[in-house]
Amino acid sequence: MENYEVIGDIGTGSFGSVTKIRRKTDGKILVWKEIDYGEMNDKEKQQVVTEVNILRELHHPSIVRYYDRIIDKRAAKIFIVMEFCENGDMSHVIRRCKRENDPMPEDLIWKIFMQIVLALYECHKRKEGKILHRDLKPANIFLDANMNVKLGDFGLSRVMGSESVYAHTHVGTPYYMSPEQIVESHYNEKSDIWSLGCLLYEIVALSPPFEATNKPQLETKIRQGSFQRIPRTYSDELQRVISWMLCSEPSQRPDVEELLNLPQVSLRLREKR
Ligand SMILES: CNC(=O)c1c(C)[nH]c(/C=C2\C(=O)Nc3ccc(Cl)cc32)c1C
Repeated sequence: MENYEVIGDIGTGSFGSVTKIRRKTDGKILVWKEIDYGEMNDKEKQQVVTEVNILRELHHPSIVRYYDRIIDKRAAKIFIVMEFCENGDMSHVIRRCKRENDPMPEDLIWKIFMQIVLALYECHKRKEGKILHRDLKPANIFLDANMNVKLGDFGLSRVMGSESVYAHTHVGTPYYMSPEQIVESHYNEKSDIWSLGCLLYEIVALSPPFEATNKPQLETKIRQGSFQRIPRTYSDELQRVISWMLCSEPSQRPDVEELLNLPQVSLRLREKR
C-alpha cells in the first residue's frame, strides 16, 4: 500500500469500490478496486485468485490494464491496481445522452462497438483457453481520455455465482440475462454475445431492449425475444447486427469472428491500421 497515495473515492463498481490513487515512484494516476474476501469460503477465494491471474495475462488496448495486486491479510482485502479511465463508464455516458436528449452519432457507435468486439475476441479466442466475460453491461465498459473503450474487469464475476457472498451486491434487474440463463442451462460465449447485443441496443436506443418492473415479467419478455426497433435515425445495418446477436437460439448468434467481418467493423479495422 505504501507504494501508492490515495487521491479519492471514485465510486462503487458492480462489486467492490474503486479508488483513484497515485503511484509514488512516477506519479502515475491509477485506480485500485477493493475486494473484501473476509466473508468468502475457500472455493470463492481460490476463484478470485484464479481470475486475478487471468486478468494479469490479458494485455489488450481495449481491456482495462491490470498493474498490481496488494493483499492486506489483516483487513482480509485484495486491492487490484488497474488503469485509470478518465471518462468513466458507459452507463454515465448513456445517462447523459438521455438527459440532454443528445443520442450518439452512428459513426461513434460503430467505433465503440468495434473496440468492444476486439476486446471480446481477445477473451474468447485466446490460445491459452477461452475467457467468458459474464458481465457485459454499460457499467463495465470504461472510456479513457481519448474516448477509447476499455472492457472492465471480468471473469471475476464468476465469483458472483448465486452461491457467492457477492450475490447480494448483484443489485438491480438482470436486464442482460440471456434466454439460456433463464432456463439455467450452461453459460457460454454465445451468452456473452447476447449481452453484447443488449449493450449495443442500449448504447443506441438509450434503454435496454427488454425492460420490466419485475423479474418474472422480464424473463417472459426475454423468452419472447421481441423488442422495439432502434430509432429510425439509425441504419438497418445497425438494427440487423443487434437482431442477429439477440437471436433466442445461441447457435444462431454470431461469434466474435463473424462480428469482426461485418462491413462496418472491418472497414474501421482497416482505417485503424
Ligand atoms: C462517475 N464515474 C467516474 O467518473 C469514473 C472514473 C473517472 N473512472 C471510473 C472507473 C474506473 C477507472 O477509472 N478505472 C477502472 C478500472 C477498473 C474498474 Cl472495475 C473501474 C475503473 C469511474 C466509475
